[in-house]
Amino acid sequence: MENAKPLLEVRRLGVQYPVRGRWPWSARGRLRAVDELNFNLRAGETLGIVGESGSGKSTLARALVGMQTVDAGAVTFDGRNITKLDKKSWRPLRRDIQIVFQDPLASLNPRMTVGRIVGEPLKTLYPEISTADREGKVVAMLERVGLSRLHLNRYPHEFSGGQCQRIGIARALIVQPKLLICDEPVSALDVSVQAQIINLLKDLQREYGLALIFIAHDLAVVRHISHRVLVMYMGRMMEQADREILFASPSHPYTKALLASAPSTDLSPEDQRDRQMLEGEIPSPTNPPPGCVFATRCPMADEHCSRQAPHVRLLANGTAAACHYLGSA
Ligand SMILES: Nc1ncnc2c1ncn2[C@@H]1O[C@H](COP(=O)(O)OP(=O)(O)OP(=O)(O)O)[C@@H](O)[C@H]1O
Repeated sequence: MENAKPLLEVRRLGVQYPVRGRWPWSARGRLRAVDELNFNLRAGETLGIVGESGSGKSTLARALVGMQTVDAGAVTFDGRNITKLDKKSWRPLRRDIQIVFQDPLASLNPRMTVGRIVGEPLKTLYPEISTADREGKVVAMLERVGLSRLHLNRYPHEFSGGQCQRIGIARALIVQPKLLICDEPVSALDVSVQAQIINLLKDLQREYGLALIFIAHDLAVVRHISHRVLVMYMGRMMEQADREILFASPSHPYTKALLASAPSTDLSPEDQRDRQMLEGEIPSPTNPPPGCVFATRCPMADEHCSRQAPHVRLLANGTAAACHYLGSA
């Protein structure tokens, strides 16, 4: 896996929203929801994406599946530039890139039976498959996610949240995509159900060799499923590291504070002692700080940080981090 060419390459990605309205607004009336973001993803790999609310995680997810216009940078999938495709060109790509959303019930059409919901992507994207074969595949997929043919003719409202998310996963995976993007797939579910869905996703990933982007604000969940983790703040990448390294010895002051603020993560004894909780408010995204975007809340920040945005640097342990006070490898 180490030497394989990335399935997904994201380079200097930028997504902006127009901001209408009142003072204060940024110079061009644009909110930079995702800014200068870089990462790679390989087949079979899971990249967890974490960050506080408003850090740009969902915007990134939507941009990667063509639901949000990209303003800058490039997205390459399987060697093909997919940055600015129109709707029609996106269609065949839906065989390869699928998304699962946060609210399981809301993301399923209430007027369709489960059989139709799960079969629909196959019908649209693989019209050559016969009705009988399609039905067979739908039943097999339902069984794979822990449901059965007895559920085929039922409607979404007849299911629990966890079951609805299983249906959402079945609908996404029935076309056998290469990349699955999960945007907060378990945050609406009870904790016990969360674990079942996470384990299901891990099993399916192994089975199908899926690349997974897993977005969540719950660090314990991300820790459980990810190989690598990307930490975002105000649209920017703060740190990107292997899962073990990130949770055992985070580098960026933002990551340290994020971990220290999370009740469910177990830090090393030294890090427990130095616990530096996240304090202060996130600055207005329409009027971000001029230098490092984290400077206004960072315990290490000085004048330089407030003036100049740091570049992302590669550290000796392989972590990439954007902080003036973290050295190069
Ligand atoms: N349609 C939109 N129009 C204008 N601004 C938006 C829009 N959608 C999101 N934003 C803003 O873009 C920024 C990033 O939002 P986004 O939802 O991507 O963050 P997030 O990390 O997914 O947050 P959450 O965890 O709360 O879902 C936020 O400042 C948000 O207010």
